Amino acid sequence: MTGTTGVQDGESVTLELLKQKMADFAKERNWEKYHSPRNLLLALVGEVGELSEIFQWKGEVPKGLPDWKEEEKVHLGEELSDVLLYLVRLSDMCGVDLGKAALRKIELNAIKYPKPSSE
Ligand SMILES: Nc1ccn([C@H]2C[C@H](O)[C@@H](COP(=O)(O)OP(=O)(O)OP(=O)(O)O)O2)c(=O)n1
Repeated sequence: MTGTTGVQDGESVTLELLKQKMADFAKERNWEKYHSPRNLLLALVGEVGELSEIFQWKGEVPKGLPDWKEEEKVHLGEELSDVLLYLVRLSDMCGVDLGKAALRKIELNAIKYPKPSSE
């Protein structure tokens, strides 16, 4: 086990696990009434704003963020997670299977934007 995540070292974290953990989190606090699609969408947009603040005024940053302090990367991970968790919960509350929808969208993208033909 790793820390408090309940996930074994090397084990993938699935959307299904995140969905279940968010459902448990809301149920245990009697917060299901707050997790309506509209509320979750607004919360998601708010977290996207917090994520944007991290990059605001920094100019372009190189991939991998080599110059960032560890605490800045931890903060980034937290904001990315908030966005993901609200997205997963919003999808669940809308009855959308996010994993399957995303795979289908990748297929649609590939049809819309075909690979360049090899010369
Ligand atoms: N009604 C709520 C409130 C919070 N959360 C969960 C999902 C997010 O991962 C996280 C968001 O918590 P905060 O609203 O406290 O936001 P931050 O963690 O970003 O804190 P802050 O805005 O103080 O930086 O908690 C939730 O599921 N439902």
